[in-house]
Amino acid sequence: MLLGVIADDFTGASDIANTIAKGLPPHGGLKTAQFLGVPSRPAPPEIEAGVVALKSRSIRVADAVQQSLAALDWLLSQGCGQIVFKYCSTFDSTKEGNIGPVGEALAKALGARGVVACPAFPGAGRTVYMGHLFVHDRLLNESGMQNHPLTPMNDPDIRRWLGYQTETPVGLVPARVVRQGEAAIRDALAEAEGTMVIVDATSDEELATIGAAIADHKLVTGGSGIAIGLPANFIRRGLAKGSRDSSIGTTGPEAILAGSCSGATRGQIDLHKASHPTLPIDVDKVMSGETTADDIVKFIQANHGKAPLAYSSGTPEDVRRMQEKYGRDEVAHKLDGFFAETAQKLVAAGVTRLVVAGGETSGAVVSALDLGALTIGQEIDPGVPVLLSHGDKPIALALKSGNFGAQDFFTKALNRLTSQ
Ligand SMILES: Nc1ncnc2c1ncn2[C@@H]1O[C@H](COP(=O)(O)OP(=O)(O)OP(=O)(O)O)[C@@H](O)[C@H]1O
Ligand SMILES: O=C(O)[C@@H](O)C(=O)CO
Repeated sequence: MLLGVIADDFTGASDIANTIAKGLPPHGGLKTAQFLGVPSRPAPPEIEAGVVALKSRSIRVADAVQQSLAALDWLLSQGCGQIVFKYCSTFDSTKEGNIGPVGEALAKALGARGVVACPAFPGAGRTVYMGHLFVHDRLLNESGMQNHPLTPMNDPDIRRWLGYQTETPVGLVPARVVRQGEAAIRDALAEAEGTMVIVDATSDEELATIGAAIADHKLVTGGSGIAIGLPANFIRRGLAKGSRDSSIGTTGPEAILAGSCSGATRGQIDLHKASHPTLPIDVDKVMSGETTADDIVKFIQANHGKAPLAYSSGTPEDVRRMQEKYGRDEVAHKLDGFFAETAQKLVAAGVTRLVVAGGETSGAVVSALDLGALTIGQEIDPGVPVLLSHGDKPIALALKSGNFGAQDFFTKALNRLTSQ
């Protein structure tokens, strides 16, 4: 493998796997696989880029650092010469971490400094200007992310926010320098003080230029957008051939599970509800044990062929109420376990096409399914590809980040998961 990625959640992993597999014209992307956790075996020899999906975004700092370093060791042992640390395009983190401590630990292990930190993903409306993060036309702290259940984002100045998390000062390469081109970016990064450097980016073109400027950087960090220009570096140098299998999928019973409480997911649920069977999951009843995974499986089985959706997703007020009543981590832990058990039972009952909304929720589901490496197929909506497991009974998956996807995402995803 040439390019290795350490992703701090599972939907984020498929987001960046999609970007790397797609690449940019005329070069295209790299042959990419997504691994669920740190693999215990070598990667298949034809794989050019490997994405290790961790669930390290909202865990203790020390655990996130330790898991990320283990992923780094495996990727280096597979021959990767460049490593990307992928975090959320909305910079999901607390004042303690985990972006800063993981970024600095990886940099130390690789002997890297002047490391790019750029969460921009213009295709999904995330841009960085003067070190401030925008979601479409709103600053991060007015975008809805201030209500996130686990990592409420109340400061749009990500240079300052990252500074709370790091031991060394955080630099900035402003838009003015980025627009001067490759050489100016390279020089600014080389001269930057400290380990991590926020780099402004407001378009895919700028990200492609930044990608070319950091071709020789051992460590890169950011959202999926920071990888836009990376495949071309390997293909241009004759190190990779590229290609993406755009026709993968499978047939069979389907299910949609949503644990994301984002505005985008709630809008998608509302549209889906209008013409499909949907089951709201009562969080109180999950906490008390009155609602079980079997209840969800029964509902899904009774509605096969009709795109059934079960969701816990609630409004910010609903989430606040549950967190005040039971504690934030208790609710998250219980719901993660509930979705994981539901998914296991669904697959055991024959489900082969599964759509999951929410990064934490997807992480819980996919870890429980123990699927091994996943092949990356066509893009469903920006940042969300078709994923296919290997083996006798392949499972096709769409793992949707909370804020991603068009309103009709759920039906579109089930159609794309179907083999052509
Ligand atoms: N009704 C609810 N009340 C309280 N917490 C909830 C409720 N429904 C889901 N949750 C919790 O909210 C969190 C949602 O996180 P998740 O990462 O799945 O979605 P997201 O944050 O929208 O997606 P992403 O991380 O991809 O942006 C999970 O920890 C889940 O357990
Ligand atoms: O970068 C993003 O926004 C997503 O890939 C993600 O990580 C959300 O969980």
